[in-house]
This record gives sequence, structure tokens and C-alpha cells, in this order.
Amino acid sequence: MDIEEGGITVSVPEARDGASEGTGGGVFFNPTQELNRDVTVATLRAYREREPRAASYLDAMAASGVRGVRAAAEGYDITCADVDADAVDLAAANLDANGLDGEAVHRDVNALLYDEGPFDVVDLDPYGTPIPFADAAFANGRNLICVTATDTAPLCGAHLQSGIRKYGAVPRNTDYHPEMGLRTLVSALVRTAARYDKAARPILSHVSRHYARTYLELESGARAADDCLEALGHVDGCEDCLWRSPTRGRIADPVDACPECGSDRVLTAGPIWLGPVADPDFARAVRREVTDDMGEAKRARKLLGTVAREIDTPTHYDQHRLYKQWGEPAIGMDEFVERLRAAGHEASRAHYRGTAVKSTASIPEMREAVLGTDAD
Ligand SMILES: C[S@@+](CC[C@H](N)C(=O)[O-])C[C@H]1O[C@@H](n2cnc3c(N)ncnc32)[C@H](O)[C@@H]1O
Repeated sequence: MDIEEGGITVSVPEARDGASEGTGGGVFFNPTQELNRDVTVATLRAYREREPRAASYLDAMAASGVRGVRAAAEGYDITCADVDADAVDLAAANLDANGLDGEAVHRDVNALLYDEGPFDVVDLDPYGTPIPFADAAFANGRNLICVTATDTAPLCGAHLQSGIRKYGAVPRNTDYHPEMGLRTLVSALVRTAARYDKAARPILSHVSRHYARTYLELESGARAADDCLEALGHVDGCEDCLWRSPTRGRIADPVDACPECGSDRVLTAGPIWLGPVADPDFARAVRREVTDDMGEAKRARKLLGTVAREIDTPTHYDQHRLYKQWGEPAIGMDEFVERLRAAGHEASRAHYRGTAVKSTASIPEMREAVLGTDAD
């Protein structure tokens, strides 16, 4: 069937249960990833202003080619790659049908990157973890690496051993799992880039539905890579009172007991990325590039606006859980954030959950700020 997305028309297989599967069910297409693709296109537009030399775009896992076709329509010099021959034929036909130039190649993207790289922008959009493709992408990417990861259970510590194996980090299953997942992913990608003497800094990231997406800008040089690694660290967190303590530095020095409530239920996660996951100015620039021909324009603008305003903390608190702990009825989120700010604390909402609040205040400070009474 034909679908319209962001001003282009592409032929895609019939979707079953939201997404068509690559194996046995034809070429993969997931209509619910339109938000991801709309944000990608807006990012490619904004990135051109930031780095005018960026011209080539590798849609490394093209499937129907919808992402690459949309990038071609933006003027990028695109290559669509896939190991599925049907996908390559479909991507080529979709480029053709839209009158756009570009290549569709039947290649394993790891081999392609080493044989044909470098590419200015490399977009990894695999099934599950991107890690099998990360070395080739960072070794052969020049400016921007865009990465989707859908294996949220390993990333956020719900499947601990799998997370440790794939990401070379200890992710913990905390109640701030969107941050945990995203920062475990970025940690692994930053360490991968460092192997090639490159700094990889996230300039935009979001956690939406069941995936994390991050855009990492590259800077070549051993010193830049070293500086970037300084933003890795670990977080100690108490499962009982929700106390959390992020510490930068590569060597974890975990605590045995919570300094706030004395509980020994303290979990240490790391190395995770403790630096910024987005550049607020770039997020605003991307937001300005969202256009009304995008099917998810409304959600994309809301998401990017919240990302731009989000404060830079590696954890968040769930407002309902805080009020439960305090034994008080919850107030509205905007009012909650306002009261924290009025008391002099940095505070914001988070883009991934309506009840998530980010703040530099400790829990006793938050309680004081919003209830006007200190913790017992
Ligand atoms: C999730 S789909 C990509 C969806 C697509 N980017 C979109 O926006 O609709 C993953 C694709 O990766 C392809 N793939 C898996 N391993 C690959 C490899 N080593 N090299 C190139 N493509 C690969 C699969 O055949 C599948 O088409």
C-alpha cells in the first residue's frame, strides 16, 4: 500500500499489529515510528545549519527506505542499505517513485561502512540493540551518528545480564528507567567512539514509547575523546527513600548504606553518561524545523519543547511516588514544578512521562518547597 509521510509517498507492506516484520512477513515498516522519523527530518534540517558541510547520509537499515527517501527530499546525498534484498528493491523503487536521486544497496552495513565510508551522517535503526553496528558507524562516521535502540529492558536494567553483556555497564532497574536506559546507551556509544579517538556528544535525545533515540555529534581527536569520557560516572540510589547521588569519574566507589535513611537497599549503576543528553539551543532549532506536513508535528513540537526546557539531571522523580511517600494528595505537575522553582531550586518536567519531575533539590528540600514542612 502507499502511504504519505512528510510530503513524500512511499510504498510499504501492509502493517500487522502496528508493524510488519522483516522475516517471513515482507519488508519491515512500523507506522508508529513516524514521530521518530519526523524528528529525524527536523534534525537533519537543523543540522545543516550547524554543520553546512554535512552532505552524505547513510540510512544504514533502510527497510522500505522511508527514512532515506525523506532525507533525500531534504537534499542529502543518500545511501539506503539493507541485508534484505526485497527491502533494497523497495527502497530503490520508492526513491524512483519520488523522483529522487540516491543509492539503494544490498549490503551488510558493517562491511559497507568500512568499504565505502566515511559518511557524514550515519543513521542506525536496527531491530533491538544498535551495538553490533556501533564500531563500524563511529569508525566511519564523520559528523553525526543517529541511533535508535528498542531493547529497553536490557538498557534500563530489567534484563540485567543482557544489559551488562551488550552495553559493558551495569544498568539498574530503578523508577527512573527512561534516564537509566538512555544514559546506558549513550555511555556505550561514547566509549565506542573513544576507541577511534573521537568524542561523541549527544546534541538531542528522546525516549518515546518503547525506544530511545539519540543524535551524537562527533569531534575527532584523542583529547576530545578523553574529555568526553570524563562525563561518565555512576549513580548510587536508595530503593527505599529514593535518595540518589550521581558521581562523575570512571571508577565507581559505591556506598553500602543510604546516607539519608540508613537502608542497605542501595543500587549502584554505571558507567552511565552523566553529561547533557541534549543541547537546548539545538533542540529549539530542531523544533523550529518541524513543519505542518509532518503527521506527528504536534507531538514532535511538544516533545522538542519539553526536551529544550529539561534540566540536565541524570535521574528524575515520579511525583506520585513522592506524594505517596509523604502521605499527601498530589498537586498538579505545573504547580509542583513552580513551587520548586519559587524555592530557588532548578526544576522541570521530563519529556517521557507526565508525572516525571527533574530537580537538583534533594527529597527533603522538595518536600519543604512544596509542602512547606521539612521531612521528619
Ligand atoms: C527496524 S528495521 C528499519 C526500519 C527503517 N529504518 C524505518 O525507518 O522504517 C531494521 C532493518 O535492518 C535490516 N538489517 C538488519 N541487519 C542488517 C545489517 N547487518 N546490515 C544492513 N541492514 C540490516 C533489516 O533487514 C531491517 O530491514
